[in-house]
Amino acid sequence: VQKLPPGPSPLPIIGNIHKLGKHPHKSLANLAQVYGPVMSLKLGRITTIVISSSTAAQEVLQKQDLAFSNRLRLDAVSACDHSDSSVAWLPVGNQWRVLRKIMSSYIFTTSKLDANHHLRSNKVQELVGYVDKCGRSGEAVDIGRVAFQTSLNLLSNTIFSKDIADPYHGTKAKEFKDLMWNIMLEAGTPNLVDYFPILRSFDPQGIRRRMSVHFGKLLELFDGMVSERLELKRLGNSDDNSSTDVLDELLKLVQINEIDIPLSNHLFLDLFAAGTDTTSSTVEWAMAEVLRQSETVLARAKAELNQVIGKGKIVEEADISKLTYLRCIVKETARLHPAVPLLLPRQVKEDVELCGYTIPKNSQVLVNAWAIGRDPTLWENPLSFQPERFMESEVDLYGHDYGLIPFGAGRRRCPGLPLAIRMVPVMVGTLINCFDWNLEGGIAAGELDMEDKFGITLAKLHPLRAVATLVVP
Ligand code: HEM
Repeated sequence: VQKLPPGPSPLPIIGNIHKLGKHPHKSLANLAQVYGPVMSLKLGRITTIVISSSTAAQEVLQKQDLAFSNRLRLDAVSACDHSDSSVAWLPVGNQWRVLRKIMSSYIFTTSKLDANHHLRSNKVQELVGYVDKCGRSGEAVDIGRVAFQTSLNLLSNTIFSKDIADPYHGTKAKEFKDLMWNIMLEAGTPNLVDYFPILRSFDPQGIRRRMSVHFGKLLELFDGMVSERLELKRLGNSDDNSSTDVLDELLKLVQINEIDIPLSNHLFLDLFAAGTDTTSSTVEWAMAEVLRQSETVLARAKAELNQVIGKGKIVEEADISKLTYLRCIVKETARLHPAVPLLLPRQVKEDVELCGYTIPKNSQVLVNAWAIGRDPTLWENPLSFQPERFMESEVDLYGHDYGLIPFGAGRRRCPGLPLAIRMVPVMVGTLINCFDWNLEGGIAAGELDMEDKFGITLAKLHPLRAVATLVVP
């Protein structure tokens, strides 16, 4: 007999959509208190299973990984046929496997990232220059914004060895940032088509239509980058710098016929869409938490940085392994503010047995990483920001511990993790070590508001703004 997990009773047509509200990660966590860690809802036509405990998450992400590894494709990402070539949205199959292999063996390995770290380190220097300039004129910086711009250029230098645009000035930069921003906005807006697939051809909110314009512009920009490189290579003019970047690696793979699927610019679209906002929102949350606890966490972080790399210096990627407390700050931030609170939606292709229930074919499966990170049965004082809790612990961010899964786990785990865990501590450590900070408007540290705003990524509702004073080495 089929036994669906328990859940709230659905209303006609809309089902339980009205239960989601503005903060679905929180509403679903509250519902799980009533219905349990494996719960079912009806979102329009879509049966949705929500996982809210580490034990159930381990079942889904590890023990029965294969059955739960397909994606429910959001309609927005089918714009420009993106989901047909996107590693993030393809079902598990040959094309997805090859793309994952390219990432794990040729892009995000330790040796490749070590070989191109120089492409990133002067972007961090530029960040310091920009923040210093604002500080000198007494102007507060929007930390999420500068982190977003820095993440964008860290990525674009890793991939193309060049800035996609001057990160802090000029209209081009703003245009690109707005583009990425609009993509996040459209992808994060609840779309009726995802709940009522019959509406697909109508695209009633115009989400897919607008997304096609945004994706189109980015794909064109990437085309330009690739053509420029091919031309430089043809003329024998490509410089040494670019010989370690991602584009170069991909062109080599194509040249030696190493891959049996067509490679396209959709891969770049995936990397930028998945890698910028996630990284920068984690940096913003980390800084908000650190500045809020100035007496304790900030002082300890500064002391460690001072001792290990020296006061006022930027953090290099090679320093991270020596900065234990900084790494604990990043883990604690990811526990309380996972950038993708419900991971990306999974889907089951067949009926699956899970924890004594039957998950019907084609159900959407959401894993509430946000709720699991705050589970009082797993974490002592779960709501308090205490990096110390990780000092003596083996828990890491790789998805080995199902109580802490900000990057997901199993075969669909975030492939960009090795780069993310370089970029985030480098930015956070540098902002802490190179500056003293005062919250804008004289807000006392303890009064900083920490409200969030749900989208595909979890942003801070009120941007963190603070005035920086350069620390002289
Ligand atoms: C703090 C930063 C980041 C966080 C918290 C994060 C988190 C995630 C999560 C939760 C998923 C879904 C995993 C699942 O379904 O189990 C994901 C997927 C993905 N991430 Fe990240 N990510 C980050 C940075 C990056 C970066 C820097 C890149 C690449 C440049 C990247 C590329 C991807 C891709 C391509 C996927 C799709 C993988 C697939 O579906 O097979 N991410 N990420």
